[in-house]
Amino acid sequence: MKRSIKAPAKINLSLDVLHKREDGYHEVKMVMSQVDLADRLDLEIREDGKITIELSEGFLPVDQRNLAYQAASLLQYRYDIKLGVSIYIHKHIPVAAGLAGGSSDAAAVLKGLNELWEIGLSTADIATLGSEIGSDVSFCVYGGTALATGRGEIIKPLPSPPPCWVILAKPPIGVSTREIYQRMKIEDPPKEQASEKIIKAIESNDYRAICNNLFNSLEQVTLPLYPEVKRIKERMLDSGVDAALMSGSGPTVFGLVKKESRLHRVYNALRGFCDQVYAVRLISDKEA
Ligand SMILES: C[C@](O)(CO)[C@H](O)COP(=O)(O)OP(=O)(O)OC[C@H]1O[C@@H](n2ccc(N)nc2=O)[C@H](O)[C@@H]1O
Ligand SMILES: Nc1ncnc2c1ncn2[C@@H]1O[C@H](COP(=O)(O)OP(=O)(O)OP(=O)(O)O)[C@@H](O)[C@H]1O
Repeated sequence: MKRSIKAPAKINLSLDVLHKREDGYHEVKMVMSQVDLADRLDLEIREDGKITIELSEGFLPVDQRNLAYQAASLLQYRYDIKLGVSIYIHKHIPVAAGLAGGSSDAAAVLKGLNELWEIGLSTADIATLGSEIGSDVSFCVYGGTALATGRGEIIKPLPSPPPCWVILAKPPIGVSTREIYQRMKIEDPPKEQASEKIIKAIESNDYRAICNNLFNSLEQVTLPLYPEVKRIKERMLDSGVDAALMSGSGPTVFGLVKKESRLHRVYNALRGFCDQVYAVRLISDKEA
């Protein structure tokens, strides 16, 4: 039996880092939305109990270090499954980019195998299991748009933001999420939370207010450390996007654009500056 499943990338419309916890993680509050740039995973049941991974491209590990492998292995172990799976990953999301590509692959494997191996878990069960693999996996299990709290694993689904274009630009560097969090200095007292404003803007379907309130605490670490990220953000703002922000721990910067007529100008301005540029849409249940 086979299953083909999409694993979309995410962007952070807000990312408030609240404080550092006893367990070393940071307490966060963030609004995330999926975009229609996605990996595709083909899953096929194996009778021999093995887990194998093949990749369309790139230099990712295909063993226990791959988050898709970890997802299959965790399900197998936790539910005493004797079946195996062959996983083929068509990789389209840039790696270590702040777009949760690996987390989304893991979420897709958990959801796909829950069906193929007939385990019968609810979405909430799958998300809880996913949080053992990484903080972003729970959000990727729910998908759409959501508020994430705790270390990122407590998910409250939100309505879709108003539809718009999203320009993604990734400089040719990878960023370590762990390093960025380690270098984070927490302001005392914390700033007013951007996430609350973004939630309000989404709930009132106010595109302008979303643009005005985009905020990511981790920019204060990544931008000075990697000036190329700062330059891309400046370039994006100059090119005429409605608003721009770094996603996650970076280095990808995204810009929101409402008017399709402006999209080509923005895209071309960035293509002359950086190789990896994508024009995608927010995954939205609202009409364009
Ligand atoms: C930057 C974001 O992508 C924003 O969505 C997430 O907060 C990070 O999610 P992720 O990549 O799934 O993160 P994990 O794989 O769980 O953690 C990687 C490392 O980042 C740090 N980390 C992560 C999440 C968090 N709330 N606090 C942290 O301090 C920890 O040092 C951890 O060892
Ligand atoms: N299937 C996978 N796809 C991408 N990266 C993977 C995968 N499996 C393991 N990894 C490893 O995970 C690390 C982070 O990759 P990923 O692309 O998910 O980063 P990210 O976009 O910064 O994620 P996040 O936004 O959740 O921090 C990389 O170092 C990569 O080697």
